[in-house]
Amino acid sequence: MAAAMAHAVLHKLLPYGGEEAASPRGAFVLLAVSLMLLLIRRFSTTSKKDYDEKDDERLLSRLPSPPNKLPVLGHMHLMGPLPHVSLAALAAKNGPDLMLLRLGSVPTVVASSPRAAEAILRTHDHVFASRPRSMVADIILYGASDSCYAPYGAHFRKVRKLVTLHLLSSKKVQSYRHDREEEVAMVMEKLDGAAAACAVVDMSEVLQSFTNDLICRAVSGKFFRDEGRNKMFRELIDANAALLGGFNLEDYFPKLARLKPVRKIICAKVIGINRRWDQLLNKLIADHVTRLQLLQASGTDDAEQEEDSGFIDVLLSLQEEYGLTTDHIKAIVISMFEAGTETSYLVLEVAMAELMRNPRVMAKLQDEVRRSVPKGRHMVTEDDLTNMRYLKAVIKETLRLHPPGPLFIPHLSLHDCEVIDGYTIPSGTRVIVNAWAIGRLEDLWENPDEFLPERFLDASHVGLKGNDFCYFPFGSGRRMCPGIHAAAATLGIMLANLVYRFDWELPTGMNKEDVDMTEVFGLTVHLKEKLFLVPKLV
Ligand code: HEM
Repeated sequence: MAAAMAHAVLHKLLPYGGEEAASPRGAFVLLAVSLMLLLIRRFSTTSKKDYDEKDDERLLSRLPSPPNKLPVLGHMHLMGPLPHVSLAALAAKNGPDLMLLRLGSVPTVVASSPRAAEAILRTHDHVFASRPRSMVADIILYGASDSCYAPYGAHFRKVRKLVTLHLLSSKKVQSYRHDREEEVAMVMEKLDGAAAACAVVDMSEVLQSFTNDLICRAVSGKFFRDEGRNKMFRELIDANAALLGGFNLEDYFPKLARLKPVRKIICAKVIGINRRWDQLLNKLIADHVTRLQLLQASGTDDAEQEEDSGFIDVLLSLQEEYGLTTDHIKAIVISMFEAGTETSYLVLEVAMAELMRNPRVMAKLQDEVRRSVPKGRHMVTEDDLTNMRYLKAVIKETLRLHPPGPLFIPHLSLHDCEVIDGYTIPSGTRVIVNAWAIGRLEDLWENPDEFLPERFLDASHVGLKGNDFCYFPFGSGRRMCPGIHAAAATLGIMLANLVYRFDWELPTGMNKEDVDMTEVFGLTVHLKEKLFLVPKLV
């Protein structure tokens, strides 16, 4: 098993797969695995001279922890392909509130209950508001100077303020309302064509393009729409997700990853991706500066300028006030792309999959949406959504069962902190909140594995805003998702229109039981198989 894990490491580092064990390449892999294990052992068993480290170890060793820890790998061999599921099962047996895992040489504390999550994200939020340092994020996000991966401190607070006040506030999200409606209308038009031709539609593709186009428009404004560039952004977002969410040696064996030759291998690919982002964003920012200058020279007033302004214009206009470098602007834009595209697309895709598996829920939702829209109207508008209680419940239930980031982004403690039951988490510890596990706890949810939106009709106090630690799909506290308003608006308007305009069928020969809900873990969790559906005009 140790060799298997080391092979996984190599699999990430070397440019070929693992099927070739019998070939000369396979022999090389085996040799490399052995060397790797030796190196890993050498660097993970370095004696601890530092007293602080001993103190930390003493505090950590009091936390409940699963048995069967291996030398070097720690508990890594207990992780299956879906870590959030493995962690939930381990927590149920070994630490339902808090549990310590040794992932390689890195101690990681996992919170898997509402009271543990509340301790981390609310009571001691100020202590756990940082992020672990990541070599990949440092390169891709210009020294992790964005708002997702920045360590807690003055720069983070400044960027967070800018993002929440000027890019993603509820007022700003409202101002993009017509853009959203226009983008939805374009998708509906495509689907009209498919419905007329009785064609099978790749919904995964349709929904991913939609969220990608929407975020491109939010970032650079309608004026800069360019299909080719949007596609390039999508490729780069996928590349980032693979790098940030993949198995990264440095997350588990940081000392080893700091070795120059190892570091060089890890960084090579990341630097390549960063260069592509850099070229694309430099050009886009330069275009925006030129356009702004032209508008100013032509005497266009501020209101007119603002009408078609995207995130880049806003960031440029605030550059001086917030003391931002161009690299900071690029980092913020990249994290908006990354955080904004995948999450919303995955939720829409999985919501449609659940609706196809649950025709009763689909019929009830269609009934609500169709009753709420005045007769003869072609599309649902955002005004129509206000009273759609069942639609909101469907979205909440989708996020409970399928949070796109089931383990959130790891937090890091800034000081030693006594959290619950006398357990103290030392400074500098990586902390994971398993929101997926909490969403499926039998003590909290009746029939937790079933898709039952009704449970949220009776519990309308359970919202999206992270006030209740039984349910907090956007997190809570200082690192809570700032995109909550944008996400809620996007999910609502798209889902409502999909079920309003069309009846949906599965491709010939498929039954509802055949909709494959198998997931794949990464930066976000997505369905393994694409979702193909047939739209029928109502
Ligand atoms: C259904 C859609 C979405 C869900 C479920 C979601 C959920 C989350 C969660 C759970 C976190 C991490 C909280 C933590 O680490 O404690 C997060 C962080 C973040 N999200 Fe979202 N998100 C969504 C959409 C968006 C959108 C549309 C944007 C922006 C356009 C966005 C921007 C961010 C940013 C910038 C962070 C990092 C915040 C920080 O570290 O301070 N998210 N999101």
